[in-house]
Amino acid sequence: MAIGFRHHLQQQLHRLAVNAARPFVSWAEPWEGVDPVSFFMQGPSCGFRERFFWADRTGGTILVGLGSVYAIETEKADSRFDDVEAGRRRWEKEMEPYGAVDAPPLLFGGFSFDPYRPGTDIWRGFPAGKLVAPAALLAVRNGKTTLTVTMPTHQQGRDWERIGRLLERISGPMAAPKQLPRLVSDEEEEKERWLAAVHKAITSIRAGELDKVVLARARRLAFAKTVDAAAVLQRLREQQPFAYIFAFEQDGRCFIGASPEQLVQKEGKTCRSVCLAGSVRRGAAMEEDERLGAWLQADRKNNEEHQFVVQMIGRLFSSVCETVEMPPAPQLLKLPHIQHLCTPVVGRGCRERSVLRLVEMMHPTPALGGTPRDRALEVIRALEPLDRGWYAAPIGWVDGDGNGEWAVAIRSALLAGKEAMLFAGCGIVADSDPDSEYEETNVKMAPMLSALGVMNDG
Ligand SMILES: C=C(O[C@H]1C=CC=C(C(=O)O)[C@@H]1O)C(=O)O
Ligand SMILES: [Mg+2]
Repeated sequence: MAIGFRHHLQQQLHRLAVNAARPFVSWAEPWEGVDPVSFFMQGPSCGFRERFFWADRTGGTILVGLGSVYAIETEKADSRFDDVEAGRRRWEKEMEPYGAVDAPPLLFGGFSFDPYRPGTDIWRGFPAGKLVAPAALLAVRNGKTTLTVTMPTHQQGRDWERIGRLLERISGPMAAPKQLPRLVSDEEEEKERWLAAVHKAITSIRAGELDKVVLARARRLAFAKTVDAAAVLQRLREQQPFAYIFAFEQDGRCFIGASPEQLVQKEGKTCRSVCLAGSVRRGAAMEEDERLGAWLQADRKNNEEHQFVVQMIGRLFSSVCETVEMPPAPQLLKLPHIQHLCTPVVGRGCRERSVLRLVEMMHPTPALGGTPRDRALEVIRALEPLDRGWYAAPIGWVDGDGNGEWAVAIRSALLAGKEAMLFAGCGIVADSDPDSEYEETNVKMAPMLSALGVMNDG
């Protein structure tokens, strides 16, 4: 079957390439029975240096990309969203899609949290803004799986060889992801220093300098062997069923996570977002869990933290949409380790053509930066010694029409060889207590610790 399929694909692409008027062609073909994580796993052994994984909150849309046939990268802090949007528009014009119409080619992308802050070496390969069109895209939508292969029309040799290898391997017996290695060291920023930063932030807020700021911390784990991103991905999929599962890998460095937070989705003229801020842990038994949930819904400090996000996203959607709907009070979102206050927002009659414009306007929301935004960013630069890189920043995809979905890359880790750097932050407001905020960041690191096999929470 693989040889027949491969031959068929090659013929289609060759025929299109010969007649194409544009520099890129793609061909999409139904391809059932392929597991998305197995597809992801094949990347390096087939010679692909880039891998992407995206599963939405429902698991209804899963997108896996291998290789890069077209990439837009920018380090320009002032124009990064314009640069990336210009690259997307160029892509739209240079690309001729053929085959199954419900599986158009798309671009995976990500941004850094704060492009004005000098980056450190750990985030090498993760610039201020990046979009990539993969050579091979596996898309699962509404229960149907499609493979889309994208090629430059002038030279198809190298990528074609890799795709040939991929088709061969994926139809053979599948190897399981590697075992997770043993933890050998675990370092974090000194707790006292972090608590002092939170304390300073509270003092500034009480003095009226700003309303809210999100402060984060990191934890660096070292393992006995290289951490296999596919194994972590597999575990995240099993353990975090209601999260966006994402991975963005280049040259062996993989930014991976399970984020509950949608930044923005655009589908035609409808756009959606979810305000997520205000947190408490899950209870061990149902009674305790319900008590904690009820406490969260009534708690003044958490509601204040949440309302800054609701106000900002509500205002922003109102400025670009004809109508905006949101429930009058926050709901509870219960995840395996944590529960959050959550307000979904729907905007209709959206006037923006590209989801990237919405990403630009929304980042960072007060759930990741603070209020007012610019003042909060200054406070983060002054009080947080960390290089956030792509943590707490937009990650997602966009298609040629400007539709797409983006999450906020939290509950995440950067995997680099034998090391994993984990990140978590929390919203500081006037009534915050530094010790409780510290505890909250521990709860937020639990999903990644568990996926890495470091924390056993059965
Ligand atoms: C910044 C993070 O979470 C944000 C999202 C939801 C709830 C939050 C909170 O309650 O503080 C944070 O604003 C993180 O997980 O690293
Ligand atoms: Mg909080």
